[in-house]
Amino acid sequence: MDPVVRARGLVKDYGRGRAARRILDGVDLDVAAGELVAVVGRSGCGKSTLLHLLGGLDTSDAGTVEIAGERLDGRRADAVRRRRVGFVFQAFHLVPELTGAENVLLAARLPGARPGARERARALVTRLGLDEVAGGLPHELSGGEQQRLAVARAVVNDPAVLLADEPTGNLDEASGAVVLDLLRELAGDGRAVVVVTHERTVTARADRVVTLREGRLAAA
Ligand SMILES: Nc1ncnc2c1ncn2[C@@H]1O[C@H](COP(=O)(O)OP(=O)(O)OP(=O)(O)O)[C@@H](O)[C@H]1O
Repeated sequence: MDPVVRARGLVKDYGRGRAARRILDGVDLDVAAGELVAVVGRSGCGKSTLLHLLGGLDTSDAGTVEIAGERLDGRRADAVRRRRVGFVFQAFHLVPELTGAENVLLAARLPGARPGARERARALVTRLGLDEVAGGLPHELSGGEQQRLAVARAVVNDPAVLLADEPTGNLDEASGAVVLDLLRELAGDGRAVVVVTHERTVTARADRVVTLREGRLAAA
């Protein structure tokens, strides 16, 4: 089966001239539907940079990313990203003025939202056990509740790919386990899930662990 995420020869440089640093130096990665891949590596090695390239939040200096067979560059990049990719960040990034439920619904209102997104948003809030708290503002919710809402928001449009950057990094063990269960479940639904992490509890539950070292990926 063709991979959902297919990255080839990704190169990323930061800075110019003498200050230029090559962070990614030819990264290849395939992630299949249903697979949860953990990306590890020392601090500053470029894990977040890689995740941003895989999700089209940043552009590479060379190489290509395909999501479900569509190139993630050029004119259609935004449309492909909105339709195909969900993102979860360590710091949740919920909109502080909106309630939890409104944050999840927000993604259902953006241009390119998939049919049924509103219903999916409501169903996700219930499935995640958040009905009681979803009326609160983010600052009134626990970290674990906020992150579950952030994951719900990321999958409201039923993306083929879910990218998570240290999603359990700000959570205690119990809340982290709930979020990890959720990511596993979402991979089980046939998504490709890529998680950047430092945590053994996460790598232990990944289907595959890859290490980023000196700008390249290797099997851990
Ligand atoms: N916009 C930018 N401009 C210049 N340098 C950057 C930029 N973003 C990241 N870097 C540098 O690129 C390197 C890789 O950063 P990145 O955030 O991808 O690493 P990371 O592996 O995710 O780190 P950590 O595990 O600490 O979060 C770091 O040295 C960082 O300082």
